[in-house]
Amino acid sequence: MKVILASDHGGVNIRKEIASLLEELNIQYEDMGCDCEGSVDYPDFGIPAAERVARGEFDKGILVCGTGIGMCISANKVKGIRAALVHDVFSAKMTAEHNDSNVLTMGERVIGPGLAREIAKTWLQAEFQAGRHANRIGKITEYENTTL
Ligand SMILES: O=C(CO)[C@H](O)[C@H](O)[C@H](O)COP(=O)(O)O
Repeated sequence: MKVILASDHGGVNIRKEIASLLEELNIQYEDMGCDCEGSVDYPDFGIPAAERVARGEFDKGILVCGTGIGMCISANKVKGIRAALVHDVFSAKMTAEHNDSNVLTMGERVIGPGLAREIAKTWLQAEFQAGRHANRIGKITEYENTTL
């Protein structure tokens, strides 16, 4: 598995925590930054990272900002991305098993590094259950492929 990481200035610490988790789990990853002390704009990091998942360069992405919301909205604008904003371990498992989410977003101003680590580990290790869930995702993809 290959994972891409990115954050804005509001998510640097959790992003680094997740990088150390990936090293511990022996999961290959690339960290796209930001390497910022000042303020940056989350779409400048979230959209390129999500595009790299959508293109198949990475299997999954983990994006962090202050709330996780900006990253989630940005990533979900990229075709093929199912980004989930998660702040609890149960939802981390459910979104992997039911939604086949390919991007996880979290907010560093909402949860601490320990919980973020547990959420990421749970999400990375859970498996999509397919079946009825695949039908539902198929409907989302079908809609995504229609032009308005
Ligand atoms: O997009 C967000 C909120 O939905 C992120 O939490 C950003 O990190 C946040 O908006 C940044 O806020 P700041 O006041 O510019 O640090």
